[in-house]
Amino acid sequence: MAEASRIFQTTLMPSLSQSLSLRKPCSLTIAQRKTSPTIIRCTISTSSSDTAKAAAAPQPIPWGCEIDSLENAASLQKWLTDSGLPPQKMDLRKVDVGERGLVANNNIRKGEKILFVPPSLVISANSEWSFPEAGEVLKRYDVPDWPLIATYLISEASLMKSSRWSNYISALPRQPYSLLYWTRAELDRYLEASQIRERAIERINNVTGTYNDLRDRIFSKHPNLFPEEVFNMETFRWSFGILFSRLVRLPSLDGRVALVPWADMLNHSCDVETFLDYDKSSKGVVFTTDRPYQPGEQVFISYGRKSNGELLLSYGFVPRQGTNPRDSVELPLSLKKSDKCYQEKLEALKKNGLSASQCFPLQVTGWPLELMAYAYLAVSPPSMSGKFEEMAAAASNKSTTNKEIRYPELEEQAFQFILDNCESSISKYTKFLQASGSMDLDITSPKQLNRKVFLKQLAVDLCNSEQRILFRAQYILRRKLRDMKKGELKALNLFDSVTKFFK
Ligand SMILES: C[S@@+](CC[C@H](N)C(=O)[O-])C[C@H]1O[C@@H](n2cnc3c(N)ncnc32)[C@H](O)[C@@H]1O
Repeated sequence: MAEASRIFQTTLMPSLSQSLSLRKPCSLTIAQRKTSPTIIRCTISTSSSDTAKAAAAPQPIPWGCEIDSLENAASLQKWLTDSGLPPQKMDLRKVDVGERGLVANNNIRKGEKILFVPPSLVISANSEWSFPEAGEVLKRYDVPDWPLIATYLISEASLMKSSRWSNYISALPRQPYSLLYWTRAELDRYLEASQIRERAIERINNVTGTYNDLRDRIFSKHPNLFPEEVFNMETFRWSFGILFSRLVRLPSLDGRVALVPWADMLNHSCDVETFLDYDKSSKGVVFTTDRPYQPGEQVFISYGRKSNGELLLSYGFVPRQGTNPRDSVELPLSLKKSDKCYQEKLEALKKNGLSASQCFPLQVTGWPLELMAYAYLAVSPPSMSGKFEEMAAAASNKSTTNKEIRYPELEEQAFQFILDNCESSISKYTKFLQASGSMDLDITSPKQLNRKVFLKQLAVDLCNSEQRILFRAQYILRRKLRDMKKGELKALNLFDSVTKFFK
């Protein structure tokens, strides 16, 4: 659980587009939980041996709707209004970006506060359970907010019309778009070149670990409250998919996380610098527009300063090439096993919480000081062993001075080291992009084809954007190295003429 909760610290978490929503609801049986209103049980089986099968082929969830439909939008809007949502300057519509979104129905000024979703319409760790016994048990076990809200959502969803959140849950996507819904084979095939593949595997393992932990520690001991037909790997994949793509961190409420119906219909734009938060004066969740909107225009917020890979990971979409100023790519660097000082360097790295292989983010605008420090360490000769500790600390951002460390005598080698690593990453992307043209010819069913074409397109978009950053870094590094070599040549020529002069 501790391992799982590490990843659940992300803010608003997202998902993707059409062709993933290919599933029909699974067959249902009606059962009764002791003292509960009618509960609908999903017949998906997730005994531990079935978990692996379920991970390979996600099963349908019996609630929610298709994200590309406005099926439940009108009842959501009506229920929100009846439940205290004040009149809005936006309507829920079909949109070009994000499938459904909020569209201005009035002129909206720049700097205007909008939304005002009251706390009674917000789902948080403190929300009242329709089935209070289940909530009390989780609280007794001190379940952290993320898994608690995930379980709450499943519990409320399974109660269908008996839950007060029924209109909200019916309007949630039946299959949220996120890498949680990619199979291992799809991740390996489409994201081979990108480090996002590792992040997705880690996240899937965390979700699986969290579910297994809850099942073993709590659900199995209270089968009446948490029947496996309802609380299983498949329903947890769904609820975590919803949380990754919709949960909001509210800085004014000490960073507490919450699902905010209505606000979570806002799509992301990389151009926008405005975030959701709780407003103490109006006592509601709001955001302040950073631009004016005219009636008919889609209104956007920012899901945070995330790279394209992070947006794909949580929200299942990749912004158009070149439109995300926060875009970055993880560059993997490693110590060479053949390095005479491999062990000493590794020790220094370990002391600072790093390992022999580390990833650092490259942006179009440059790279972090930590990356340069790691490169110095990787190329430094045995004679500089006294500096290994300082370099490792700077690479881990634990350096006490926090100042840029510089070793002019190692600079050229360090740049060459970064360049070599960039070029090796570039070639992985090139290989994938070239191969992507001929992929997927082995598909028999049209449904499968839609899904594969869609996932492949996302992967191609991500790889193009990540490779573009690497190309930029390659260009800068080559120029730097050329200038350094020219400088060295000049110095050498100068030295030559000075020696000649003294002859
Ligand atoms: C918080 S929800 C926003 C509402 C969502 N469009 C819906 O219909 O439920 C986040 C999801 O919206 C979609 N989305 C948001 N911003 C997007 C964008 N700029 N491009 C494509 N899809 C986007 C993604 O599917 C994402 O997982």
